[in-house]
Amino acid sequence: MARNKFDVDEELESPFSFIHLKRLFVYLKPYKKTIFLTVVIMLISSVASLIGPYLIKQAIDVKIPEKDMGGLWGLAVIYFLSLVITGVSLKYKIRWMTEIGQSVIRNIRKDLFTHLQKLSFSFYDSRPHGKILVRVVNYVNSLSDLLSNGLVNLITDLFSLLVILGFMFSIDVKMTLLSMVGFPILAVVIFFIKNAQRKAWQILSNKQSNMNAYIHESINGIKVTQAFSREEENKRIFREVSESYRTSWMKAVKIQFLLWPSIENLSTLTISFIYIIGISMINHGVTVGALIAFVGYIGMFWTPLTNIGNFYNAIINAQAYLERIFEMIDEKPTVIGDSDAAELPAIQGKVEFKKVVFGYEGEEKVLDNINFIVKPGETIALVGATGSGKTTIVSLISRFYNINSGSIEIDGVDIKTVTIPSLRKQMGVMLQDPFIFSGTIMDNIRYGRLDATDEEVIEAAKAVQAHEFISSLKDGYDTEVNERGSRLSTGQRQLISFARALLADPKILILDEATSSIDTETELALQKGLERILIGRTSFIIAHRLSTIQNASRILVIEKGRIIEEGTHDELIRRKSHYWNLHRSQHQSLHVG
Ligand SMILES: Nc1ncnc2c1ncn2[C@@H]1O[C@H](COP(=O)(O)OP(=O)(O)OP(=O)(O)O)[C@@H](O)[C@H]1O
Repeated sequence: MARNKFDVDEELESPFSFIHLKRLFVYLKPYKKTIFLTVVIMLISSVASLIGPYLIKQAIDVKIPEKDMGGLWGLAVIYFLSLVITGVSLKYKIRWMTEIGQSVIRNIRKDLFTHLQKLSFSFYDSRPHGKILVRVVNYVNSLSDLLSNGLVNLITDLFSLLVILGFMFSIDVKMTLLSMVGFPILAVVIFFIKNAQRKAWQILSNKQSNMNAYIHESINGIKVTQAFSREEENKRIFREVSESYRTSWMKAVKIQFLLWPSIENLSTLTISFIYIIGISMINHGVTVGALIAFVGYIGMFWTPLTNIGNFYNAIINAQAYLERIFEMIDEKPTVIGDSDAAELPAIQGKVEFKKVVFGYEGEEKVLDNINFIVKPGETIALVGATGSGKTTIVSLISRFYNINSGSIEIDGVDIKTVTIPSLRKQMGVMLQDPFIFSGTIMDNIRYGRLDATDEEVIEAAKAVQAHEFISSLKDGYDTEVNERGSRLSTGQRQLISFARALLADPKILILDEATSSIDTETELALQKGLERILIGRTSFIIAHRLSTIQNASRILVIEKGRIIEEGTHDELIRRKSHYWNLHRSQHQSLHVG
C-alpha cells in the first residue's frame, strides 16, 4: 500500500460486493440456535400484534350489531393477551439479539487484533496508526445496530408483511391490489439513491478515519506542539478535518433520509387514496368495520416496509465499514515463513550477508550490495552518518523486512527458509526507540520471556546497571510506568529495554543506540559489564559515540547504504580514512566542548 497521511483519503482497493455481508453472517453462525429462537418468538409476536384491526372489524361488524357482550369481552381478552405476548417477546428479542450482536462484535475485533499482531513492519510504516485504530474500534462498533436488530427484524418484518397482506386480502381483494400502487414508485426511489448512498458512506468513513488519525498524531506529538506553541495552527487543521467529517456526515444522512420520508409519504398517500375509494365503496360490498380494519392494516403494512428500508440503509452504511474491516483482515503479512519453513535450531550465532540489496519502498535502494561474515561470539559495531543504513542492516537480521535480493544466513541457514518465531526467539533486540508498555518495570523487563523469575529479571537489570535506579524508586521493580514510559527518563527507558533484550539470553544481541542517552558514569560502568554480557554472543552495536565501540571485534563503516570500510579500531585509525575522520571530528568536538 502506498504511504498515507492523515488528510489523504484511503483508496478502496476492492469493489462493492455482497461477499462482505456473507462474511459477516459467517460470524453469526455460532449463534444460529438463539437466532432461530428469536425469530420464532418474533413471528408469534407479530401475529399477536397484527390481530388488533381484525378484532376491531369483528367488534364493529358482528358483535356490536348483535349486541353480543360476551363476544365483545372475548375479543377484549384476546386483544389483551396479544399485547402481553408482544411485550414479552420483544423483551427477549432485545436481550438475545443484543447479546449476539455484542458477541459478534467482540469476535470480529478479536480477529482484527490477532491479525494486527502478525502484520509486518511495512504495514505499520505505510499508514497513520489512528487509521488502524478507527477500524478496530469505531468501524466495528458501527456494525452493532445491523447485528443486534437487522437480521431478526428483517425476517420478522418480511413475515409481518405476508401476514398483513393475508389479512388485507381476506378483507377485500380489490382494495388490497389498489393499495399496492405505491410499490413501483418506491422501487424507483431505491434504485436511484443506492449508489449515491454507498459513495456518501464511503466518503464519511474516510473522513472519520482522517479525523481519528489527526487526533492520534496530535496526542502523540502534544509535547512538541506545546513546545513550539503550535496549538493555534493545530486547532485550525483540526477544524478543517472535523468540518470535512461534518459535511460528509450531513451529506450521507441527507441521502439516507431520502428513503424514509419517501416511504412515509407513500404510506400517507395510499391511506388517503384507500379512504376515498373505500368510502365510495361503502354499501357496495364494503362494511364500515372492514374499511376501518383495512386502513389499520395499511398503516401497519408500511411499518415493516419502513423497517426493511432502514435495514437496507443499515446494510449500505455497514458496507462502507465492512469493506475496510475485511480489507484489513485480508491484508497479508509481507514477512512470512514459507509453507515448508522449518524451525531454526539452536544457533551458534554466525551471521552472513551475501550481496544484500534492500529498499523500503519498491526499487529505491537503501542498502546496496552488503556483504559481511560475522563469526559466532564476535562483536560488530556499525558506524556512519545519520540515515546511512545502520538500523536497516540490523533490522534485516531479525527479518523485519524482506530483502530485494541476496541472502542473509544464520549458521549457514537462509533466514527466509525458517519460521519467524524460531528466528526471532533467538535474538535480543534493543530498538533505537525503546518502547515501554504500561505496567510495572518488572513486567516490562519480562516482556520477551514471560517465564523468567523475579531473580532473573533483577539479574538482567543488574547486568545493565539499571538495578540502582530501579531500587531507588518508591515501589522498586513494582513501580507502575505509563505507556511509552513517560514517567521515566530516556536513559532509564534505554536501560530497561536493554535489560529486556538481555533477559531473553539471546545468541545474537542487537543494540541500536542502546546507550546514547545514558550518562557517562553509568555508561562506563555498563561498558565494563558489557564485556561480560557479550561473551558467547554475537552482537551488533550501533553507536554514534565511538568511545563505546572501541573494543569491538570489527567495525563496519556505512555510507549511503554501502560498507565503505571495515576493521578493528586500531586498524581503522592507522588507515587514516573514513573512520579516522569520524573519530577525529568527535575528539575535536569533545575538546572544543
Ligand atoms: N520505515 C522506513 N520506510 C522508508 N524509509 C526508511 C524507513 N526507515 C528508514 N528509512 C530510510 O532508510 C535510510 C536508512 O535509514 P536507517 O534508519 O537505516 O539509518 P541509520 O544509519 O540507522 O540512521 P541513524 O543514525 O539516524 O539511526 C534513510 O534514508 C531513511 O530515510
